[in-house]
Amino acid sequence: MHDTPAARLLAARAPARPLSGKAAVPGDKSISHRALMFGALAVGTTEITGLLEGEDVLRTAAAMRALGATVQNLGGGHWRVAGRGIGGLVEPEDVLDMGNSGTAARLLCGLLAGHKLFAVMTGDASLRKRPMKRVTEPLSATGARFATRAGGRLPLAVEGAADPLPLDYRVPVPSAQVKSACLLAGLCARGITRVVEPEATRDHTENMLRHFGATVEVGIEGHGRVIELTGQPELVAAPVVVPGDPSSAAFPAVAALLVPGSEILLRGVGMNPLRAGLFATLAEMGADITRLDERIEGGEPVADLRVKASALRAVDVPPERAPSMIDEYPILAVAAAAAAGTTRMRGLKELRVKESDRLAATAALLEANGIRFAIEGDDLVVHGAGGPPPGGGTVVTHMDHRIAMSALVLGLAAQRPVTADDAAFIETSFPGFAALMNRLAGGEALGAP
Ligand SMILES: O=C(O)C1=C[C@@H](OP(=O)(O)O)[C@@H](O)[C@H](O)C1
Ligand SMILES: C=C(OP(=O)(O)O)C(=O)O
Repeated sequence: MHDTPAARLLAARAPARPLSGKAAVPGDKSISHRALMFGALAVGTTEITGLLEGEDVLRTAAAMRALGATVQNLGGGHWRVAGRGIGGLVEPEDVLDMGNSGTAARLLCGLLAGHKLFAVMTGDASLRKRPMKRVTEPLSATGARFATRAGGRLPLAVEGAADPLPLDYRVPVPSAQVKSACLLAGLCARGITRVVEPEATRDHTENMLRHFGATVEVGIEGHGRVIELTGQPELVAAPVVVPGDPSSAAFPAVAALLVPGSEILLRGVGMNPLRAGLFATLAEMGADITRLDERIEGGEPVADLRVKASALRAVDVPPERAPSMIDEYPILAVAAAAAAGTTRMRGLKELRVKESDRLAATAALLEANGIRFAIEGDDLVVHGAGGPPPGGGTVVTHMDHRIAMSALVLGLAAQRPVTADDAAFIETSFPGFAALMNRLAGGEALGAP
């Protein structure tokens, strides 16, 4: 249990030459979790290609096995899942350990709520701090019973509903995880499950529901969506092609923007508009990023991104853009640190409940590296250097992969090397990150301090 990887110090320094070359980033994490879950709920055999083989997704694979699905790793990102049909999951014999993954834990709560079984779920020290009430509370209206540690934290126990009721729920925070948990429970319920989100969040669950044969109606309501799912469909196995993760592509992309003379090509990056907020923001900052060969793959828009080093200028990022780039603020803060002028990122409240308090962790990253900033309410304000930021700091990553990768990208662009106190958690979302960055840098830019 909690086999937390040993902490690993990793440092980055400005590479001897510009970043260049072509690379594919790992598969999309959100889509990978969902592909395994839908595969387990479908009748038949689902073939998945391009699955992210990061720690978070491997936890979902293990949980689906524990719930009775047959999950095979055929190598090279090709996985096969033989599903059990909706309502067909079996009681797990042991505790489900979701590691570092909020998505795995929260979506699984939805699945478990709709199945008549008993299960206990836990996670690592980071996940055990994160709020689960945001899912256990709405899911309790299905008839499922949850018991959690104080403050609605993991570990939790759930007794799923024998005959789950459909939910009619207005999600109070912009969260694709809460929306998805409600929809997954709705698969097992009779009648229409209705979820209203005041701000549109990533729609991979809705897309995949349709792809596997469920009936989903989506209406627009202001900035938000009204989603209606017809319960107890027969989900039929369907192949899933997982695109490259835009949230992972963000790191080499910002590195190439900031290291003078760089030009790289990132192949097959998912460009779902509800995920691409960072790229819209970087364009406003003057980034030279071109979308090449735009296409649809596996039902998701995909493009190759050509990224050239650019002199960035500060930007004001509106709060309504936050859901489409929620995981990208730490790396945007790094870009802002090198931009000319003062960047304001508005409405970042949800960053406080990620793998770390990402608002505080990003502020500490800036502080340790001589970058001027302020936190004003839920806004982060970064005073850019208009060139290479000072650097020279050691960043405390707090078990947060995105803080670690942001620190290392800063090191590639800064005047002095930057160290991440623990790069082990990068494995949750971006296996091979250091090797890929070193290949683009043409040498040991990332290595032991
Ligand atoms: O649904 C998903 O796959 C995700 C939703 C987001 O979380 P919230 O729903 O908590 O905003 C995001 O931060 C996370 O990395 C993945
Ligand atoms: C917030 C993230 O993931 P999760 O919520 O699944 O832990 C992330 O990957 O940045």
